[in-house]
Amino acid sequence: MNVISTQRLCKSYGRTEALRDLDLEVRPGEVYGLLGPNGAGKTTTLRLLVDVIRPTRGGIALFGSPMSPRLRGRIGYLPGDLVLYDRLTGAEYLGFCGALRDRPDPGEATRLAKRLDLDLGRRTDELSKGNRQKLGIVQAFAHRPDLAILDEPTSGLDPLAQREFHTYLREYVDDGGTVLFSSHVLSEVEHVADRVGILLDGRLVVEDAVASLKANAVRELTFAFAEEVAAATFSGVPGVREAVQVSGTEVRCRVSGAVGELVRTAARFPLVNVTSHEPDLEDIFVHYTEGLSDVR
Ligand SMILES: Nc1ncnc2c1ncn2[C@@H]1O[C@H](COP(=O)(O)OP(=O)(O)OP(=O)(O)O)[C@@H](O)[C@H]1O
Repeated sequence: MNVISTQRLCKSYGRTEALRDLDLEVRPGEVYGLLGPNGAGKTTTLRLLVDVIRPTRGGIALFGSPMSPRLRGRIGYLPGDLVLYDRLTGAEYLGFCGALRDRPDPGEATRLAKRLDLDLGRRTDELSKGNRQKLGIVQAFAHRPDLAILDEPTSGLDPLAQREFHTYLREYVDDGGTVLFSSHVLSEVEHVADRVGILLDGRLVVEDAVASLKANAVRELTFAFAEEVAAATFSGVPGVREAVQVSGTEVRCRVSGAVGELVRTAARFPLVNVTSHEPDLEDIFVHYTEGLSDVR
């Protein structure tokens, strides 16, 4: 049974179709990264799943059932627009959240706060943006949920805190948890997600394992030669989508999939240097959206 399953989920705000026919399945024990540019529908999806907003059409099942008060207790949620009570300290805020959930044991929260180097004794209005975010993360995991739904969880975190949080996520799923999180930073998703879905204009345009998503993405290779080589030499090479003459002796190629043929072709000339630009999220968007104009 899937932990999350949606059927043709739609959400409109007036004339804006924020989410269109989303069929999303998140399996037990996986970390699923929901990617997309600003306005793609990520926050809308997560808010629908935790029942903060209601769908225009379509269905949602969590652990095989529709949302209920009992189910709510099994879910941890980090909203994108976290609101804290400014007069409370971190510990008081977590105590308040724990009381709402009828889970007074602060053990997990204290341990996670320590790992993230968050001082729970400080009032929340004194906390920096990153430390407020850490408190939001701690709040989401404090009651040891079976499913964590996290909206841009590492936004504002420094690299050390990010790394610690990613390690924590892996331990959490190894322990039986399941995670759905949104992001628009591919490097983050690469580190932690097992599978990725890309939302564009409210549609899930691609869903794949991270490794295959990257392997199929468009990357850029720039070749510097000792003599003049025409970009046209590379135009017909398998995998090459575009070859651009940077200068007489330099050619930049955009290539998808395996780069072997391209490198072999370049090596027939007096090659001085090769630089490779690893695909980032934008490249992957380009790759998957080329020819998808009908869905945009
Ligand atoms: N309360 C609302 N009222 C009207 N339109 C909304 C509302 N919330 C979201 N939208 C619209 O729905 C679309 C999807 O927004 P959403 O916040 O889900 O995107 P997102 O992928 O989370 O973007 P971001 O990365 O910027 O947070 C956008 O066009 C947005 O303007």
